Amino acid sequence: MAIQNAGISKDLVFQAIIDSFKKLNPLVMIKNPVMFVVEVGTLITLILSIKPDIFGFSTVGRGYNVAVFFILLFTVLFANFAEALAEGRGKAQADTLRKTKSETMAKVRQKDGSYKELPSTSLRKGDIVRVDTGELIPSDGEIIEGLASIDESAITGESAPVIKEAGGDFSSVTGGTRVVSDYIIVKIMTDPGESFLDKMIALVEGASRQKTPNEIALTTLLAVLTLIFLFVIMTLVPIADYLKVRLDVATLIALLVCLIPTTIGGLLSAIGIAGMNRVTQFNVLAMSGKAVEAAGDINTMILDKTGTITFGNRMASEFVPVANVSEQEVTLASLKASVKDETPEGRSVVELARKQGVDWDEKEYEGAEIIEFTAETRMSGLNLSNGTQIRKGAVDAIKKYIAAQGGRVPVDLDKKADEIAMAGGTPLAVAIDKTIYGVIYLKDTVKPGLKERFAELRSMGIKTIMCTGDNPLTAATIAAEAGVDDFIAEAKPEEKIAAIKKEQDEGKLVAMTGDGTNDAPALAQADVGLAMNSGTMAAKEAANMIDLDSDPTKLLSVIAIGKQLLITRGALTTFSISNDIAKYFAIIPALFITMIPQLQSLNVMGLTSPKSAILSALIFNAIIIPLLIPIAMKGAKYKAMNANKLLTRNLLIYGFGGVVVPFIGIKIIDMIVAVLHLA
Ligand SMILES: Nc1ncnc2c1ncn2[C@@H]1O[C@H](COP(=O)(O)OP(=O)(O)OP(=O)(O)O)[C@@H](O)[C@H]1O
Ligand SMILES: [K+]
Ligand SMILES: [Mg+2]
Repeated sequence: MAIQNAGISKDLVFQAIIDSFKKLNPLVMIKNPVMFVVEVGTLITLILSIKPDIFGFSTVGRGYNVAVFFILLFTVLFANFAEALAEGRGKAQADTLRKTKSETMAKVRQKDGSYKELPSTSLRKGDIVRVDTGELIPSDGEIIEGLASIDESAITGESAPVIKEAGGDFSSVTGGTRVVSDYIIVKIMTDPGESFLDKMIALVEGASRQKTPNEIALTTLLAVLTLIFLFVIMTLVPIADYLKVRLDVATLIALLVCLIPTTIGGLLSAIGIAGMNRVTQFNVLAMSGKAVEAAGDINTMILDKTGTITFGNRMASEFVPVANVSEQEVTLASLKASVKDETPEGRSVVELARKQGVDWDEKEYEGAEIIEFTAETRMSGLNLSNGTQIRKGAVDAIKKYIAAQGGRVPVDLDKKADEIAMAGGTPLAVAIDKTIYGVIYLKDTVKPGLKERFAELRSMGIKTIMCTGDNPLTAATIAAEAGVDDFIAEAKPEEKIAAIKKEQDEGKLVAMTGDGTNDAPALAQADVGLAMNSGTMAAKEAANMIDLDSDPTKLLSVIAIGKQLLITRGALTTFSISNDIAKYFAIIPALFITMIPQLQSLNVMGLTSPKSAILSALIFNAIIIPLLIPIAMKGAKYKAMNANKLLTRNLLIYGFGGVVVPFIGIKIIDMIVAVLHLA
């Protein structure tokens, strides 16, 4: 894989330590309100360490202030470290990609038709370049002429070359990949800095990472909690005064920091970044964290057939005549309908016909009007200069066309077409003027291993629907073979969108996977749009995720990561808040016990001294952050199970654990502090 799991190396840790200090910049810290408050507290205790009585007479002395200062500083640094470590992994991946993006030269077509060598950085949208065997493709584009095998390992990590050709759904090429045989003429589709590789680098580097709506909501909630606790702490001052308990500023700050949700505040962005990293490690590029989170809640998955469920290299395998047409005649008619069809299907027809010894004199189609295939008409062909109209296309489309011409449909057409469709193939009817000659059998293969994975989706409560432009019989056969729950046939692009909207209107979150230009609008409409890397530029532009391995079931992994991301965030928030409650019970009795002996009943922990209680709680509060980094990075344990069960389970583990763990932790730290006579 190109985007390797960079792991956690020594260099990475070292760099993250340096970055933790750089992130102390208050302008950076302010984005995380909880940790910003801790940083302000750190500064105040620094001042107190230098001048202990700056806020009036101090009972605690310099040593205590210095201790609080250092613990607070480490609290902030630990939080920064978590984020820096998560970011660092992405940076390491980006560096690997940058090596791929070496300076290349491009042969750019000039106005006079000649080619001139120019640096690839000067390429603009619309430029035409020629790429020969052994050369790197200088930027992203569509092949407009030729066919070549291309080594895409720099991007996908897959070493077997792929065939790319003009026309159809396999015409897009990516900058940084290499032509290994033949040559191609490519129309550049992106301006500098906007290429796939540029985007990929920005993505894994986290440069374009934006907080998701979920994250923003949680950050706001944490900020509000912080404000509330700030208020609570301030009200302690008059209470303490009344009780004649002297509360030093350092103690108040320590108490505040213990109570505000620093654990989740410190780990929140690391959780998000790590989630995105995990997606990338599955060779999926996610354009937004929002899409990954949405994947965690998907109810319905819509897939297109050709190129997504099947490999999509539909090849003509047989010419089947109808009525009293001979095999020779149908073959010639098919060839005539395809000589100018630049789609892979069209070219495979020409190839097969010629292999069977049938050819057509080029003079006969000089000056003909080319009728290109569209997903709307589902037909293609030629209008010859002598008025002859040649067509091939989806059987129902040709039948309608013939009826409009006043022709008759041969009685055995449906039977012949259905035989092909029931075998999972795509039948294309061929007609010249008013006569239907027969059907072309286009063969395609279902990608292996889909059935098991769709079953897995079903067990998670996710419905799979195949949505295809192909006829109902072929669709039914392929749907059964792949094991999807439902299918929609003869779907034009707008019907693919309608299918998604219908589910969305029922309040469902919809994922769509597709590869073709006819899938692009639907990919954009879906909550999660996953494009196959083998697909067209249009599809990849419209999607918010791209699977570099072109495996439609990869969505399963993304769904798991999305769910895990949401669960991890929820679990650590629960842990963080219940933790803070435990700390409250450790500190408050210790503070007031001398004045209110009745508090003894609350003093379940029996800590050595008030000072030791506060320092121990504060130390625990700091070290819990690095201790939880592994969970933040790897994600909380996730098993495919009912959402409610999962919630109950996590509340038990993280809520209960969050209360118990600090009691034990603080007690142990207090014992160590006492033994070392630190307080
Ligand atoms: N080159 C072509 N010339 C004529 N007809 C074609 C050609 N290619 C495909 N067709 C017909 O048009 C139909 C619709 O094609 P379209 O690309 O919209 O969908 P599809 O590729 O079959 O399915 P999916 O939407 O699952 O990818 C095909 O099922 C086929 O019958
Ligand atoms: K805290
Ligand atoms: Mg398709």
